[in-house]
Amino acid sequence: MNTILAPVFYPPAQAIDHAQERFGVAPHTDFRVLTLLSQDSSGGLQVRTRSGDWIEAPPIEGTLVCNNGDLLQRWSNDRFLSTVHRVINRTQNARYSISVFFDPASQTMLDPADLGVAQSDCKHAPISVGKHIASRNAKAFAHLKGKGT
Ligand SMILES: O=C(O)CCC(=O)C(=O)O
Ligand SMILES: [Fe+2]
Repeated sequence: MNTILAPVFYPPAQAIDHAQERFGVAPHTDFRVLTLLSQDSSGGLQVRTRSGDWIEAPPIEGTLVCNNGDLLQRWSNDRFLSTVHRVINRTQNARYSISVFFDPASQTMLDPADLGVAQSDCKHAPISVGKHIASRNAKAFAHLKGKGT
């Protein structure tokens, strides 16, 4: 099993952020199987519903947010959809969150047939966790290619 801990700092909102609808984190889905997220009391996390509306996922003391990731969607044959979400810090204070991303070891093959889906109904070919993550990283960071960092 791989776990990644990602603390995120969101600076206090500036007037220009409001004017230009600047996100702290732009709309995305998480790449892996599951994410557990602890957010502070600032708010600002929003989730996109299936009908395309953005709804708040307000902080509730003593709870964690659980996001389905792309690997869970693929593995479950699209039964558990990965959640599109974004963050806009609208407060004058810094916002902090900590995400923990979970996925099986890189060489693990994920196949919807593992979860009882008939071979003929599988919408996704088996894929290794490592290959899936590498391809999602390549897409997400394509704009940095050749910048030599
Ligand atoms: O800060 C948050 O509430 C969410 C962060 C997030 O979506 C992520 O790290 O993938
Ligand atoms: Fe996320």
